[in-house]
Amino acid sequence: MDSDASSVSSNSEPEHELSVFERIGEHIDSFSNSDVAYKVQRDTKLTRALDDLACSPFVSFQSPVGTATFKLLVKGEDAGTWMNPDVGVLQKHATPSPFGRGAETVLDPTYRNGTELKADELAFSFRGKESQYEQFVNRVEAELQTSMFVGKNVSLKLYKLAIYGEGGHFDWHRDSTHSDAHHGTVLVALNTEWEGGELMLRHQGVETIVNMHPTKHLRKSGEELQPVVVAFYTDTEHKVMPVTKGTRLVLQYDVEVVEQPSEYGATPPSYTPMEQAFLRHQHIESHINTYPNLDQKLVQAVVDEIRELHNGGTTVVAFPLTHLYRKASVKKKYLKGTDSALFNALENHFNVVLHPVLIRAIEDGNDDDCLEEFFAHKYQSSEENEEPSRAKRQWGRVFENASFYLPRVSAILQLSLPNGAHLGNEAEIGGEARYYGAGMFVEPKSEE
Ligand SMILES: O=C(O)CCC(=O)C(=O)O
Ligand SMILES: [Fe+2]
Repeated sequence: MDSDASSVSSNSEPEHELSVFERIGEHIDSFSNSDVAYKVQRDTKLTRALDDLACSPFVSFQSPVGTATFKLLVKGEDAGTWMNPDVGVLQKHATPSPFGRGAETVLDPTYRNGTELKADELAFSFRGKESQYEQFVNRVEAELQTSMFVGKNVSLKLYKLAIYGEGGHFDWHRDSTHSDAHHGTVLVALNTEWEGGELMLRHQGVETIVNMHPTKHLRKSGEELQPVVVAFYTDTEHKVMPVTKGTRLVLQYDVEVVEQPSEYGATPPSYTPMEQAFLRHQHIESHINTYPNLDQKLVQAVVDEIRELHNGGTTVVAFPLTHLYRKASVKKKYLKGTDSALFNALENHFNVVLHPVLIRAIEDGNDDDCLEEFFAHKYQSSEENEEPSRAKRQWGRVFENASFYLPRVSAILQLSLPNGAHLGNEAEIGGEARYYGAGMFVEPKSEE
């Protein structure tokens, strides 16, 4: 058994995956095939090829549009500008920020200490051209469509303004999603003086610190302060370190995936948008590996390995998606980053079906000599429109000609991290916003 199996828990007394399963299991409605599982394979050629595709889940860039003229109004009251905000006025109207813990929306300053203004309490009016704010939004959307959301059409929606005074912070969490189409968060810090309050992002065990202080930008009209735009997928764990001095003001936007632009037609081409992304991204700073991996050799390695497994008798080759999704968002049109790129590539060669999945660990043996075996189960789908699978049952419990290939780094295991249960802003109302792991189930094309 691969020793990485234990790395899903970071307690000093590691929590066993089985209890994790039971804890997650409490919230699960049902399995469609609870008695039939996929054997989990680890440390194989395919899992290594999938690991090679890993990339980081965020972009950060300087605002491409001047924002110096953007005014801030809170409940109709003048609160300065983006680059010179009136902290006192904003604080006067703000209310404490809650967050989701399990099924509850709670206030707990030891986990999150900050206040906020909701989008409907804010307005931006402009001294200059009215359209400049629209231009800012459009340009940020355009950047995202060539980086994190290649081949998709996205729309930015203001969600709130977060205010962190001295001692303000927010511990590790994933942002709660506000619709099935909501797949990213954009943050823009206004120009105040603050120290500490670093934004930390964690993906596949790697933590990154992002500097959100507005930076100087040289324009024709002279030097101008510009905000930094930070975007990440909603399922990316992140944290705001304690502010040690001053006040940190951050605008938060939801990124929604909307209908495809008509020029792409029904199905966007698999690779062209990514090549465009690569060209367009030459000018963006701090973006190394920030978009789906562009190396077609690595994608081809995955294709070749799947074909080899099919030829060897594994009719259904399954593996986890890199990202977590709402159950209703486990759909081609909502796939994020690497998941989207890989799906498009595999679809050219195979039949590919998506499905929410849960990994279960079964302990075998006593405490000193404990062996674990992993199994993957499909959750009941929100839409039972799956193509029929050719997987055959073995002893009625495990598919004999199907396997689930679990890479070393995989969000599906992160679900069991102790912090995984915390969501930004509010709990999952009715459970529909809960994050699920999911898998791609790849079979040879029917005519082959
Ligand atoms: O203020 C920030 O940088 C991020 C805040 C955050 O993560 C949240 O409110 O969900
Ligand atoms: Fe957040």
